[in-house]
Amino acid sequence: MPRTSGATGVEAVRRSAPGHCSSPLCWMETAMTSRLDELDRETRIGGMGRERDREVALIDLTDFDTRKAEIADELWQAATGLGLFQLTGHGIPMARIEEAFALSEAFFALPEAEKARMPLKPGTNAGWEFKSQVRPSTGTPDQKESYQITRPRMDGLWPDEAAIPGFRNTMLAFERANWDVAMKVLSCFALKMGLDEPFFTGHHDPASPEYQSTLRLIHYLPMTDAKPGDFEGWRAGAHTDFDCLTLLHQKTGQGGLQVCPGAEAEGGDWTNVAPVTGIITCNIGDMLMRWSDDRLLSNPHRVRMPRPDEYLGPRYSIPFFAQANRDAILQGPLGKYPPITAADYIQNRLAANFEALKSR
Ligand SMILES: O=C(O)CCC(=O)C(=O)O
Ligand SMILES: [Fe+2]
Repeated sequence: MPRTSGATGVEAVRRSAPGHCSSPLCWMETAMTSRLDELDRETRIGGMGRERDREVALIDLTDFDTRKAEIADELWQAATGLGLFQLTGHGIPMARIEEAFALSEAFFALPEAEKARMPLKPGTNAGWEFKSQVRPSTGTPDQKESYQITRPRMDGLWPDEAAIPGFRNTMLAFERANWDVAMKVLSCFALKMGLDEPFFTGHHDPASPEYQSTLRLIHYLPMTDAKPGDFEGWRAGAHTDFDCLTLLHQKTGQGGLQVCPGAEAEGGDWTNVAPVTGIITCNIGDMLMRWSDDRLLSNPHRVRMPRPDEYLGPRYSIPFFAQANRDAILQGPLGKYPPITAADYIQNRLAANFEALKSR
């Protein structure tokens, strides 16, 4: 399996840019230190916009091995359009999803002092944070708390087994189950892009110390005793994801997720994405958009606040972010973007979102 990608892409860019440093490291440094296009885009998509119905594709993965070509066509069509689609027949049993949600609720119900023993440290994507994510689009903190599980970085960051029996093992198994589904979907994209089918799987190798995919538990705060001003702002401000592919578990009745095609997001029409327990909502992330030379679309999405006449309780969601291993070099065959390692790419994006944590 390939350990790094884009070597030919690096060569192509070096050759096409006379006068620049010829070392790939030098090129990557340039990409790392110059401001990412994605960050500029995020600063322009924070407006309220309007709502508009669009079809969200529902794709059935049943009999994946025998139906792969047909499924790959459906995935490709959705991923090059709205950039967001939903999956059934993905093989994660409903009971496992409900169990993960129950344990997530138990985690967030722990006393604050307990959770504070497992803090998200800047740049690590592991641990607990409370209202510290400020999206470049809005400049205001998301109204949520979250706990990130990035397997190689969890030392000291698990709750006591006695406090939530089974939490650690269940979450690790759930993370792996999501990885399996993500790799199936990514193998279809590899097929359509003319790459080896296991190309992306090799770059998300869980056995590598460079692994950096993340399972995130999210608790959006309930609107208890809310005053009119509390309905302003965002549960999660508009953004694109940093990863290759996101698999999002939502709960029936706990809505608010909206997506907008990238080209329209700067004043745009946002589409509600139905929350149904058991159906996985997927979106393309910026890493894969780069890796596909912008063919697969990482589109802006957000979670709006409830309106006063809607369900005002908490919202729980669980995204799994398939983030290429740290040593992967992100660059598509056309070399549309300069090469950058997945480690530098994620660091750059985390720094822009969790500035507040640095000063604590
Ligand atoms: O909670 C949701 O529905 C979306 C979360 C999300 O977009 C994210 O964490 O990147
Ligand atoms: Fe997201």
